[in-house]
Amino acid sequence: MYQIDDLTKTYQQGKRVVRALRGVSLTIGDGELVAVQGPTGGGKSTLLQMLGGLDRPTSGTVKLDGADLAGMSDAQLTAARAETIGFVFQNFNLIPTLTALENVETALVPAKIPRQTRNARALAALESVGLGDRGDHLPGELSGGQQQRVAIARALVKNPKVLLADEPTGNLDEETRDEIVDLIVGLWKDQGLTIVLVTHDSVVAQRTPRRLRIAKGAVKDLTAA
Ligand SMILES: Nc1ncnc2c1ncn2[C@@H]1O[C@H](COP(=O)(O)OP(=O)(O)OP(=O)(O)O)[C@@H](O)[C@H]1O
Repeated sequence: MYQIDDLTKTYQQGKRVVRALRGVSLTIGDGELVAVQGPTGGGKSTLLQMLGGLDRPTSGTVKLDGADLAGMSDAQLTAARAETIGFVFQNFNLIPTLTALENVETALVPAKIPRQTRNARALAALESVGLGDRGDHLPGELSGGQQQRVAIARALVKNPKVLLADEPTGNLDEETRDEIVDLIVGLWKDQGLTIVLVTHDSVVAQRTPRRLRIAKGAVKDLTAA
């Protein structure tokens, strides 16, 4: 589980100091599916980056199963990301020159998994997102929804404990959005993942049991009793 205490993140923009997170404290339990909503510039992506160890807080702690990401060395953070945390982004972030299968396999390279095992696991991951027959396609040959499925397979192939998704449906039409949300909710139910989903879209947020709103760097739990 995540235990976040008094987390702040400050950016310097020229002479201006931007306080993207202002003393956020939050607990996210194992196996929760949480949506993070809020106005543009409110701090949603910054919070997700802190949860994923993609950037370091200015102060405060981000503990994942008791280990503070903020206090880890770069090598420890890289290992945590390689093994424990999967990421999905709005723009899919696939490598255009690699096939779908190769894109998924890349997630297993840092964990030093042998090539043959990588291949079999990547294929199984593509099958789990309904793309078992598209492994040899390049991203440019796939629809937006299919590319996001490949990105989800790439995030899940390492069997992470946590899936962090930043506007995963932001570039998709409504029908495809609903398919991708169905897929994410289905994976959450089947695999017991902890999922944090940043979204502008209330339709997406309504599918999650817990909703947080972050505005001006402060978090409010919209589902708190
Ligand atoms: N790398 C950076 N350098 C400087 N300022 C940054 C950086 N990243 C974010 N910010 C600033 O921090 C604040 C919060 O940004 P953040 O991207 O977390 O908001 P957001 O809620 O995700 O917004 P959006 O919905 O537009 O993606 C904004 O004022 C933004 O300009």
